[in-house]
Amino acid sequence: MFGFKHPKTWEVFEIVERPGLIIIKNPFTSIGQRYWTVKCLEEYSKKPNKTNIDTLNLVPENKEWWEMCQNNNNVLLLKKLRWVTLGYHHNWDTKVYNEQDKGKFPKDLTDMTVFVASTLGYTNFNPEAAIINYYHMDSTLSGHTDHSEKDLEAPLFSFSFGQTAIFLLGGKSKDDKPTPVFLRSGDIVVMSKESRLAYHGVPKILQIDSRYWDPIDENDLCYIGKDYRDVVNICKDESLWKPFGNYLSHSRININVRQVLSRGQKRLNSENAEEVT
Ligand SMILES: O=C(O)CCC(=O)C(=O)O
Ligand SMILES: [Fe+2]
Repeated sequence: MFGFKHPKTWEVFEIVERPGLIIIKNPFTSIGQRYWTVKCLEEYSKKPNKTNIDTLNLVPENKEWWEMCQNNNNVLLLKKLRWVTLGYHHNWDTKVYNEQDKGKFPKDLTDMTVFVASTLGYTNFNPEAAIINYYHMDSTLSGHTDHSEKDLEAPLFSFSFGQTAIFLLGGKSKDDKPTPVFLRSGDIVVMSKESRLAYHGVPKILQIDSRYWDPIDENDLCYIGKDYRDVVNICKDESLWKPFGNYLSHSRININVRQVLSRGQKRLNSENAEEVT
C-alpha cells in the first residue's frame, strides 16, 4: 500500500491498562507522512469541505485557505484553521450526524484507513466521517467521548503527523485516572472495544527535534499508483515540500476517521438521525 512500510515490520501495541487502545508506532514511510500532510493542508481544507474558518469570512469565495496563506505568507491566517470535516460532517453543537449534511469522503483516505483496519483484522470497516484537527504548539483538546456514531462496535482510527502530542485516555467516567501516551508523527491510534467510548483528550503538544518525514527514500518512490502521483510530485521536490515541512515543524495534524452507519445500514433518517435500514 502506498505510503506504508511493510506490515510485517509494524510495531503494534495494546495498552495493558486500557484494553482496546491500540497504538501502531509510525508505520508510514517519509513520503507517506508527507503525502497526508499535503492532502490535509492543501486539499482537504478546500471547499466544499467544512472548516472552522467558513463563518469568519477570511477566505473569499474564489480563493482557498492554503493558497492564500502561501501567497502573502499570512501566518495569522495559517493559524486560524483548527478543523476540517469530511464525509458526514461532525455537528459540534448537537453532536448528531445528519444525512443532509454530508460531503464526499476522499477515496485515498478510504483506501488508507481500510488498509490499516484490515491489516488489524477489521475487514468490514467503512470510513464515513473524518475530523482533521490542526494543532499549534499552544493548542489543547479537552476531555470528551466520541459517541455520535451508530456503530459503536466499529473502532475509531486516528493518524498523527508533525509535533508530538501527550494523549490521555481514561475510562467511561471522567473520574477514571487517564493513561498518558506520547503520539509522535506517523503514529496511529485505534480506539476499539472498551476504549472506543472512553474519555480522551490532548492536554499538551511538545516540540520535537526529529523530522520523521525526512529523508525521502528513493525506493519508496517506485510503483506509485496514478491517484497518488500529483501529490507525490510535490512531496519529493524539496522546494515544493518546504512550506508543508515548515508547517509541520510547529504544528500537529490529526486525522480522526469514524464509521457512522451500522453494518448494512444505507443512510440516516434526516429528521432525527434515527437509522433506516
Ligand atoms: O488529536 C487527537 O489525537 C485526538 C482527536 C480527537 O479525539 C477527536 O477528533 O475526536
Ligand atoms: Fe476524540
